[in-house]
Amino acid sequence: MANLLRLLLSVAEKAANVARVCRQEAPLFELLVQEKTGADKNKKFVQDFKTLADVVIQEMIRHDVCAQFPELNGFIYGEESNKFENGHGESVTVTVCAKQEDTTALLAKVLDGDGTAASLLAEAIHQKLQLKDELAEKLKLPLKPEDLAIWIDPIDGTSQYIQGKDREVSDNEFCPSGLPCALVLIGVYMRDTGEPVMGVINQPFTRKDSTGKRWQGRYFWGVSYQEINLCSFTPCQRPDGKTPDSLSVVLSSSEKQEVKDALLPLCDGQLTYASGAGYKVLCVIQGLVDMYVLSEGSTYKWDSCAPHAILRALGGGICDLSQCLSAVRNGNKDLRAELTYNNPHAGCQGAEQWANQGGLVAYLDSSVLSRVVEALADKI
Ligand SMILES: O=P(O)(O)O[C@H]1[C@H](O)[C@@H](O)[C@H](OP(=O)(O)O)[C@@H](OP(=O)(O)O)[C@H]1O
Ligand SMILES: [Mg+2]
Ligand SMILES: [Mg+2]
Repeated sequence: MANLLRLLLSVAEKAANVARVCRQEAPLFELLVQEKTGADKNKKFVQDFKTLADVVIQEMIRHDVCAQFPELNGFIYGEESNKFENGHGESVTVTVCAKQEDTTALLAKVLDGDGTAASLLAEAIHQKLQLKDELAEKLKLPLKPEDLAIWIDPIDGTSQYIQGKDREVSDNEFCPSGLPCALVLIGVYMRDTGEPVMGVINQPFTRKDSTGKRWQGRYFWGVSYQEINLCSFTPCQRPDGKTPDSLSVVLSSSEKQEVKDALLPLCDGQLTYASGAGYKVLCVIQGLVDMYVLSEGSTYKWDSCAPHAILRALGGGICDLSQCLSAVRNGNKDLRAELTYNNPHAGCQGAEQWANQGGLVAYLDSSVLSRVVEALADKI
């Protein structure tokens, strides 16, 4: 099943190319950033182009993965719905066709006949790309495609992607907002248990090339299954191997004041904020912060599955915050209420079925998890 990882790395890179093309090619960029004003207000294609970029990426990943692994057909889920209505009120289902010209024609229909934009997108979707990753090439995995399912967040941090604030990051640099916070997330989980086993994160906008005009990205992957725990990079280690007294915690800027108040004493009065749910988990993965805490159910399975698998490969995880708080309040020391990915919430509709309703805590070190949850259980 290492073939699946290799394929996901390639499709995530293609997804990053589509994301970059939408910002780099003028006909697409204009659609992406166009404001809904005046006469254009009712033109659906303008309003929906942001979503179209997301949908196109999701459908491309689904198409490429199913072509190689037909067993995954019907088991690849994503944030977006592929049904669109264009400016003439026609309903169009966005799919990737076998031939590039057919995809162009389909996209032109969604884009109200804008052939230039449609062919630029179709070209990026049908690009043949094979990414070579030395470690992934050597990997052997005892997983079967018929046991697996996939969550895709085609672009996490869409608001940062659209706003497009240029900001480059070096290898171990924290970035509170801007294009580097927009990520492609592909997470693989076990159909029967919902356990995340493989994650690919592609950051399409990391730094500019030597011309200063084109963006270059980078990627991270991790696999955690039975005794195999492997990732694409060397985890960051503290020089003395000890957890410091003062912790660093990253939060959403919309986090509740009482949560911030409860965490401040653990963090020496200093909290950190960043955009994008996936990017905040990536900060934990990279060891840039000790933990990501979110008290609201505002993330979804597609946000957390990929980075969760990578954290598990590093010995960490993502727990349901409300379950951890209940465990502490009931005197239970075992906090490991890890998120799972296979069960929708009963009685909920649409995206809410897949919300991480109890909030979450992403961690690398379980002793840090206990300290943070105990502090929160006392105060919120
Ligand atoms: O961009 P999409 O794929 O829709 O995913 C969003 C997540 O679902 C939200 O939870 C994130 O908001 P917070 O970072 O405030 O939790 C949100 O982060 P943002 O509000 O900083 O952009 C996104 O990560
Ligand atoms: Mg998201
Ligand atoms: Mg998204």
